[in-house]
Amino acid sequence: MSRLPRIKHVRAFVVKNDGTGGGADYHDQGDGHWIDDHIATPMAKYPEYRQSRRSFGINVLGTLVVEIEAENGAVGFAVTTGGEPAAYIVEKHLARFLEGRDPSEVEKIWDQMYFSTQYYGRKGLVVNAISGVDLALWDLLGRLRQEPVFAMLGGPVRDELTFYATGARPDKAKELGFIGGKAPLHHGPAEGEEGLRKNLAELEAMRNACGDDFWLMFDCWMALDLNYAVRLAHEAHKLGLKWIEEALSPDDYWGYQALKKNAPKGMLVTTGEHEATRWGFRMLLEMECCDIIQPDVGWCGGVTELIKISAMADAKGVLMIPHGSSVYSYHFVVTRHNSPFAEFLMMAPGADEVVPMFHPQLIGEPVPVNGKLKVPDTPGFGVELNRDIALHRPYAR
Ligand SMILES: C[C@H](O)[C@H](O)[C@@H](O)[C@@H](O)C(=O)O
Ligand SMILES: [Mg+2]
Repeated sequence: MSRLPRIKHVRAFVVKNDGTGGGADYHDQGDGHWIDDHIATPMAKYPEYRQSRRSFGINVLGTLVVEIEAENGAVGFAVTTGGEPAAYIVEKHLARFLEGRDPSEVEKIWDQMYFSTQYYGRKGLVVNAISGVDLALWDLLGRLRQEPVFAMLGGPVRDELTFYATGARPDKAKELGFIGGKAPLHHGPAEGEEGLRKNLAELEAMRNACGDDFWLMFDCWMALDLNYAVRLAHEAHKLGLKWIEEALSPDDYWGYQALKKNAPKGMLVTTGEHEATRWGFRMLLEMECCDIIQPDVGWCGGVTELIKISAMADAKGVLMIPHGSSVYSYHFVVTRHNSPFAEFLMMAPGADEVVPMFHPQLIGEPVPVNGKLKVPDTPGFGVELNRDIALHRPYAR
């Protein structure tokens, strides 16, 4: 048995965003932000939902903040996407597997959280809630042991992280020192050949602005069908597209298998951030759906699950490059050989300057400088919760 103080309280908060953006539900931005400007989605077949992802509710959940307090007063916390429904799951269901327990029992706690909710969870919101609790638990462990999370994961395999940037301005990403720029795809199949031409014209303009060697990628956010994705990949290959991301529905493992087989030689296929747990990623890996998996550590099951997911990918020679999730992925990426670079999401409205991804929620949130970042050697994930933000505990016990 460990000598650590027991867990005393688990608390779940939401952040009352006023729609002007910020926080772990990073799609919850105000008007004019690049991240909500005519981005292709599965809903774009409905013209009324084509211009703005907020129009169909991409920001409906909001941020979930999980706090875990130990008997000695130490508090670990984490933020992720989940809002009030996730707070309900944490307080009404998951907390019972932590309160009174030894915080070092991350495996047993994760197993009980997952299998007790399996009948209504398995992916999406419930695994977001489990992830938020798991991340807060790792943060608490780091504070109790006075160790950064990366030290508890086996230690760094490199001195610093190298980033590509996601945003509408890959040309600015190049100026800011990133190794590549991943742009949102703006037009889906519903906009026909004209939309496809517009996508390729945008890529050609980016290629002309960035030169031949700068990585350029398309993030297709589940918007395409297989035929469109294959055609786009082959045309974009002529412009040096490095990878085509999340072209299909996360459930279409067969489609991804076909896309990977029919993609141009030399182009990478990735499957995005909406898969969860070791079982979901096992399916992607065993069906040979992709060259890179991209779990979001705040959505896939947390650190405890990402250890398993990453090891499976490593064994198959597949890169594991987590979806942008600030410090929560940085502490993992720096410890893994099959995570040679990381994603940084440009949250400035014009995608033209580096600002903290989860601003204003995390005090001390580090950002890349010239596309690189040395993960701070501070306990837990190395950040503090900004207690000036409007926190609300809807299901206080
Ligand atoms: C830019 C994409 O549409 C998403 O908003 C982005 O969050 C995600 O897909 C990513 O890979 O960063
Ligand atoms: Mg993506």
